[in-house]
Amino acid sequence: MQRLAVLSGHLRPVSGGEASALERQATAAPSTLPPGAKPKVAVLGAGGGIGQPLAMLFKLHPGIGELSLYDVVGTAGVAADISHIDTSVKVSHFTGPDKLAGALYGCHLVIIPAGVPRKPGMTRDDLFNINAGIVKTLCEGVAKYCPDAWVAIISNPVNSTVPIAAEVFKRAGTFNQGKLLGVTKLDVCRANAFVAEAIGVPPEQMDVPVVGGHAGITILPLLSKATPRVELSPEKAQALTERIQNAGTEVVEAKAGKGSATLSMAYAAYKFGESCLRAMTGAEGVTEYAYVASNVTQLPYFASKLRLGINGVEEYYPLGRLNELEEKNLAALQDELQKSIEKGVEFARKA
Ligand SMILES: NC(=O)C1=CN([C@@H]2O[C@H](COP(=O)(O)OP(=O)(O)OC[C@H]3O[C@@H](n4cnc5c(N)ncnc54)[C@H](O)[C@@H]3O)[C@@H](O)[C@H]2O)C=CC1
Ligand SMILES: O=C([O-])CC(=O)C(=O)O
Repeated sequence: MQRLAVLSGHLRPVSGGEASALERQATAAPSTLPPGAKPKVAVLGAGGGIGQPLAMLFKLHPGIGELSLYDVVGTAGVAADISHIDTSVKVSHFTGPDKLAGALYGCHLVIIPAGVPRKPGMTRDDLFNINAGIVKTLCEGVAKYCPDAWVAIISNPVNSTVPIAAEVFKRAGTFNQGKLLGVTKLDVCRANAFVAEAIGVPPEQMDVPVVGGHAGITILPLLSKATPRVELSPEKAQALTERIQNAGTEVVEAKAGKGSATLSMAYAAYKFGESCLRAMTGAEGVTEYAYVASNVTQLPYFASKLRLGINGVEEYYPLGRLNELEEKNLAALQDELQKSIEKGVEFARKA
């Protein structure tokens, strides 16, 4: 088919212009993977601090068929650059809203780091006014052009942008609870790194559950459930918890006005994307932490341990028994997380 030949069959980066005739007629392509086929992955916000290194990491992934780079600026340069890496992943690039259809057509996994990052003194919620609209518009495109795709949202405030995406998909009739995932993997990476450092084990061996949300006190590491087992006084556990909760701010302050975590976030998004790709191509026993629509607590969205399968989340693990400190911190996050969820839902319903 001509459309597929151009959008998916090229051997070099195609420009949005080349695809534009097709985009005018683009409708949703079936995004169920035939056995043995390699997924198409889109990065929306590919010109940015996270998008660029994430695009490079995906270009190295042998399981990806096509990598579609979308942004409102700068995708041609990123695509030209990474397309010189001698791996088989095809790279295509699309710039500007009228090219969104081409970027999304036939995608199996859409990762969204589009939007503005924090500067020192800001909270993630301070990004809401700009990023809420960006995520909403991009998800409207997903609903139209690749409604079956898995969608991983990085753009902050994640506690609100995931509910916004869900409302967009519900309105479009394409909502699939198991395929909409807020990326909280960086919190898990940080918890592993900090706890490993504190107890003197290699970070690669550390496994610290982090649940809740992705902002300040809503980030809840469950240190009592770490493996290997960690013996910490309540004071030390609280100090480590606070470091994990404030880790994003630590980077924002160190970058002193030049943005927030980009390289560690690209790594975390790559590892998370890798898990999604493994699960959607049939691997069993894939587990990840992500912020999703959930019944694990009374909050309608919550990050927790999930088992991923071919159709998205297949199992939501219960939190299990928490210690006194974790119970206290879980109680403390409820109000803020609930308000952030409501803010997102209200925005999407009004807009
Ligand atoms: N979930 C998490 O753990 C983390 C989330 N973040 C969030 O990720 C987002 C991106 O951060 P950075 O890459 O550092 O920012 P950045 O400013 O370097 O890049 C953002 C990119 O988004 C693009 N963009 C803006 N509007 C767009 C639109 N309508 N459509 C497509 N692309 C658009 C920009 O042109 C830019 O290239 C921020 O909201 C940040 O807070 C950052 C780190 C960790
Ligand atoms: O702190 C920020 O603004 C970016 C972010 O979400 C993180 O690094 O965890």
